[in-house]
Amino acid sequence: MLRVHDLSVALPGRRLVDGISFEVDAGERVGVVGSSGAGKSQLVGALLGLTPAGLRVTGSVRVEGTEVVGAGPATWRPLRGRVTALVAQDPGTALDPLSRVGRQVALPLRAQGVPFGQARERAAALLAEVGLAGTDRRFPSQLSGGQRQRVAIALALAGAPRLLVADEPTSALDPTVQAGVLDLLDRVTGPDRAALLLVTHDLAVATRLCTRLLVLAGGRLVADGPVAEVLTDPLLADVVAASRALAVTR
Ligand SMILES: Nc1ncnc2c1ncn2[C@@H]1O[C@H](COP(=O)(O)OP(=O)(O)OP(=O)(O)O)[C@@H](O)[C@H]1O
Repeated sequence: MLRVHDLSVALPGRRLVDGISFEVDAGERVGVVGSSGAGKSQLVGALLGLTPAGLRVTGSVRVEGTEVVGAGPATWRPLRGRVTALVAQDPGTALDPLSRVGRQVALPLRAQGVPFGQARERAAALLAEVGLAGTDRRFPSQLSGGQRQRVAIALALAGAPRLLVADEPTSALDPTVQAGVLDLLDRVTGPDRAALLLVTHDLAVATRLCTRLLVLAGGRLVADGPVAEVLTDPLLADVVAASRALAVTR
């Protein structure tokens, strides 16, 4: 469902992502790991058409067959939310502080033409699915950080996307609520559900949810394989150790 070929993201004179190629199948759960500055966030930005101005993206990214490198809003409109959806590190970036969460989760459904009443019912059901039954009339400020991340996941799921991209979805959360959010991602992704591309500096998180790991170092893809193989590859010991060390210091 996702085909990435020779993808680069560059500043004049410097490549932040350097010639990366990989594929993600429907329902597959793939972790993207690597130390700080390895290029993980830039990779996600390029996959989702969110690269900041001033950086140049080259190569190819096909989302269910549609080329999105260089694509404009008309190409992204039918894809964003319905085929791809992003769960960011900080749920604050996804949520409007001035709008009740039920209304926010209903909005993408309304945008797809779902009638008001049905959209609100579906939003309430989505909130229940993420463990927040009965919270639809609350504002984000009336929820905890973990609950806000659950709302952000409900929002991402509203369009029934086939690829969920999660960029450090638990690293802004208290360790006590991280496990619950990971359980939730475990429930809503996988075979017969959405595929998951999970960016994390935390190998324990990646190995818990993913069957395959992509390892980035210096903007390059240095490994792509089943979790057990990648973690035991002696040639990757340094990058894996760097990722582990980072997880401990954060
Ligand atoms: N907008 C930008 N302009 C210029 N350089 C950037 C920009 N964003 C990131 N970089 C640089 O690109 C490289 C890759 O950054 P990126 O944020 O993708 O790393 P990362 O693997 O996500 O790191 P972290 O785990 O710390 O978030 C880094 O050297 C970073 O300094």
